[in-house]
Amino acid sequence: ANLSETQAKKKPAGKDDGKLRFGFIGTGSRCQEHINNVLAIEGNKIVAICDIQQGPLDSTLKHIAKFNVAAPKVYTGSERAFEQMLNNEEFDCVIIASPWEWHVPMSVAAMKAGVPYVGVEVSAANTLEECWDLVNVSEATGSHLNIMENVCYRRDVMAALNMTRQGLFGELIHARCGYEHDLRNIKFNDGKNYSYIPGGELKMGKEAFAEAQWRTNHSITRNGDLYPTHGAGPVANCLDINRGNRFLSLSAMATQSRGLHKFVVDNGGENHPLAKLRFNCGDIVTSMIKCANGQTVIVTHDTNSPRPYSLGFRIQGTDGLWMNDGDHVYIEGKSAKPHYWDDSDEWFKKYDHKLWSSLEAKAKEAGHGGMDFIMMYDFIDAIRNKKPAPMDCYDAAAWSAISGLSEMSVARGGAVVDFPDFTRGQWIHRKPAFAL
Ligand SMILES: NC(=O)c1ccc[n+]([C@@H]2O[C@H](COP(=O)([O-])OP(=O)(O)OC[C@H]3O[C@@H](n4cnc5c(N)ncnc54)[C@H](O)[C@@H]3O)[C@@H](O)[C@H]2O)c1
Repeated sequence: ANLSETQAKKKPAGKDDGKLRFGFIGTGSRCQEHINNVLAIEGNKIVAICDIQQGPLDSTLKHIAKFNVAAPKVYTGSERAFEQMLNNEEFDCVIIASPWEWHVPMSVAAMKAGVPYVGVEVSAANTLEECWDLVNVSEATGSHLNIMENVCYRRDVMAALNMTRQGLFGELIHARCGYEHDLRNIKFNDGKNYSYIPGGELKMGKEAFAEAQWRTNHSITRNGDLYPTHGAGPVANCLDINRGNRFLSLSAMATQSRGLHKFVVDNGGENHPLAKLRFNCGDIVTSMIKCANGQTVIVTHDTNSPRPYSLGFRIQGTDGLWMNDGDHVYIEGKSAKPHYWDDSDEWFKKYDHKLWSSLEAKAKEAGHGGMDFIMMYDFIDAIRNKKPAPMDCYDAAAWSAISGLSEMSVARGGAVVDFPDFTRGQWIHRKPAFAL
């Protein structure tokens, strides 16, 4: 059945009041942030939500009630309850904020059920097969798949994109990025609190709470860059990946795995049951990517060691560069003094992206630095005006593929692996479109 036939078979979602109808699958803390922004923007309503655990459902219902809007229908009871929700209800958009292993099955089911816009949290996919599933199903159904990569909307990142597009850095030659975030106290907790409280019980898996239930397990079974898109998305936008340029090949290496075991022993003692676990994922995984237009990109994954947070951006061209760590910008001939850094703030104020200068007040109200609001605003603008998703299935696939490819390369000692061309040659003709 084609898209309109599938939609026509469905029960209508109540009186048509002109509001966009949203559904949510996975109702943890990330979902609640999305709900804040969906309801902060006029003209939206939440039709249904789905989760397998009563705790997150109750807390999300309570959260929605604070906005004085009708309570959504709740789907629960099995791991596949989302299929019932997708078959019974009519949506303009479904947002998926579930554990990584569920992103693709849920996105595929939503697209096949005829949902015209599907937003999926990051990383969108774990394996190359899953990346292809997103592309193939989006192409076959005509549903727009939007990867919800909020860092693409960070204010400094958007200013740097603006500077790139205006040619301040010259021709880009190199970029760096990553996810350098000490997550040890998120990967373990006491089953009640989101973060580990020193001296408290140390749990992971079913007995733990929120991300510790599922995220930690990926570090046991896999060895690669588990979470590449916060870095790769913004860099890909600067490099016009899938739109005149593409990722060609990748080589990755991983360090030994120490941080998670040490955290268990430091907090639970050598005899703690979790101290017997063997973690497979290297503490620091470094991938180098070669682009069709010549550039190299270094992507770092570093989440098991003590360190302050950074996404480590560096966007470098023939005329200058932005370096996120230290908040540095240097542009030859334009910076205050040759060979000395300028403060990036001075440049970013001048090259502030128009989405930020026009939405600043509303974004600030919404909290979380505002980038989540700007992302939702841009996505909803696309849905309302029936435009392509701001970050589409090809973006989702190319950015997320770093996970699967880095695993393959690490397993082969850094061997170079080919990057699939998820656009099947269309990258040559496709034009940049993100946040123009
Ligand atoms: N972009 C960002 O800045 C950002 C920040 C946090 C989390 N995330 C991403 O968002 C996603 C969710 O993260 P979170 O922190 O909310 O995690 P969480 O563990 O708090 O929430 C996930 C929810 O999904 C539910 N779930 C699991 N299996 C399900 C199934 N089969 N059907 C329905 N529901 C199911 C769980 O019960 C849980 O309530 C992850 O992919 C994470 O990486 C992104």
